[in-house]
Amino acid sequence: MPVEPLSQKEVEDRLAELPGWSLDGDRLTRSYRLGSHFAATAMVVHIAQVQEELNHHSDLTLGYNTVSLSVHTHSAGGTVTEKDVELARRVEDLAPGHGAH
Ligand SMILES: C[C@H](O)[C@H](O)[C@H]1CNC2=NC(N)=NC(=O)C2=N1
Repeated sequence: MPVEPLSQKEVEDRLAELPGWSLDGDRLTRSYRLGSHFAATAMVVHIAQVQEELNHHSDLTLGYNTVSLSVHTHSAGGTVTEKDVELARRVEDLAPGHGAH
């Protein structure tokens, strides 16, 4: 998986296919709302499993019934790369199973 920084256009193109995700500074970000604190906590654990599998980690924030992610690629100088996009896609895939939106 290339760890070259994506161009502004490339980031915009990928965000077009990642509903709810946005670029905040140099990070991809998304917040999810869930039905309870336990549901949000369970989603955090699931995301952590995926992040370990990918060896790619976001800043994860657990709220009362929210899960927020903020991610960029440290080894690419804190820029957005395909690794960040892959993580975002994987989280989008698992979110519905947690009732997250
Ligand atoms: C040694 C380990 O493979 C690296 O530190 C991994 C871990 N998780 C990571 N996560 C993110 N977001 N960026 C990285 O460059 C990164 N590198």
